[in-house]
Amino acid sequence: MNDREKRRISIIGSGNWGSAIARIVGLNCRKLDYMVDEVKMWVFEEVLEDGRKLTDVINTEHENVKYLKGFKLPDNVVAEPDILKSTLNADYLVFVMPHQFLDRACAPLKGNLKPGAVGISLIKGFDLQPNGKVQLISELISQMLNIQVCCLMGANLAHEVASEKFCETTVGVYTDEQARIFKDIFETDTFRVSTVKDTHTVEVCGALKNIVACGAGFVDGLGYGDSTKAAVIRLGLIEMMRFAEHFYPGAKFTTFFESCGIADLVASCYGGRNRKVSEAVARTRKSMRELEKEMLDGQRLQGPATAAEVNVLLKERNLENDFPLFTTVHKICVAEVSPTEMLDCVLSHPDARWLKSKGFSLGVKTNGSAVRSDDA
Ligand SMILES: NC(=O)C1=CN([C@@H]2O[C@H](COP(=O)(O)OP(=O)(O)OC[C@H]3O[C@@H](n4cnc5c(N)ncnc54)[C@H](O)[C@@H]3O)[C@@H](O)[C@H]2O)C=CC1
Ligand SMILES: O=C(CO)COP(=O)(O)O
Repeated sequence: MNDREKRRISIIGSGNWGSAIARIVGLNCRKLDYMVDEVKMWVFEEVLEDGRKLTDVINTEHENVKYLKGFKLPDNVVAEPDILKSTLNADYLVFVMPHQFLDRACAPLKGNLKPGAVGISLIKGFDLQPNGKVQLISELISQMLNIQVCCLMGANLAHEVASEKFCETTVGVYTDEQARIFKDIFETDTFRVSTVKDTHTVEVCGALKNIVACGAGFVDGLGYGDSTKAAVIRLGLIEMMRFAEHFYPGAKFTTFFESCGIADLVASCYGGRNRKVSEAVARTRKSMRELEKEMLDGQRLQGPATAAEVNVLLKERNLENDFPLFTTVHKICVAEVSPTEMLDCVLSHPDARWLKSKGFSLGVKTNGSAVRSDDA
């Protein structure tokens, strides 16, 4: 195959996760005979403390020294500050940036993509339009750029993926062809890709788990133990499932047991940035934004913004009381209530009613009798 017949992929974003995934995509594109070796990566240009441009540093040292220090990028990954140049002739577009910036950053791409291009979003969060409409990030990209958009979400802490510690991930697709291509492009021996045709649920899981991770951080910061955090995780998972059922009818129960569901929730509630900064909020009572700036050196949290977006939706439908954990996390993030409210929320959470109404059993039933006294 000559280069003109081969397909091209571009990465739009170059933060902590963007850089970790660029390593994988770069290495895989070199091996795949139907892909062009070169992978352009759009970089939001910035000047480092020593006066050098980040794109120059990436293209000479092959390392994103600001957002993924200590990990070399393959030299076929080329940093490009012009978003139009970075996506020229791309057949596949990987969207990976904090969701707060997406709208503005991608505006120049409108009407300027290769016909038939397919996107894949690695972005966790929702989009809140000025008119109050809340939508999935893949829907925003799809409407803005008129392309089909898949998603990749999972228990994938960027530094662990970059360190080649084993991870699983879930790719939500619409077609068998997309499943095959994205598995080729993203899978490695230490990064296992599963594909499902339940794209919206995959994305909803990825967005919502960041709210729960903030809740986990608050109870950590209040000095509670792993068992309390496990309660937050359990209740959070139930709210995630109820949210998907309510707002995305047809969501498959099994998708919550893919990496994008329970696994990402657990990984984030133990190892993620949302948890870490939220813990500091509960300990110091400084604001979320202040601590984000102090602790993350330009990396951005998605949990507080997602909690605010979800709250708009819940308020509008008068559902705040049905999602007490999401609601409490939002109120703590905006300093409307104290982090101590997190524990009150856990203590008074009405979760079991919903599980029972679905016919799910919390205990193992043998010979028709329940092992849990409240499971009658
Ligand atoms: N970091 C992680 O471990 C993981 C992150 N994700 C998700 O991936 C998405 C991207 O996260 P990261 O790559 O970690 O980003 P990040 O948290 O490292 O954010 C920094 C990035 O934002 C860019 N940026 C700053 N100001 C900007 C502006 N005005 N316009 C456009 N870009 C700007 C910076 O240039 C940098 O590339 C998020 O939705 C996150 O939830 C998903 C899995 C793992
Ligand atoms: O999404 C993540 C892991 O899959 C990373 O979570 P944080 O943004 O909280 O670090």
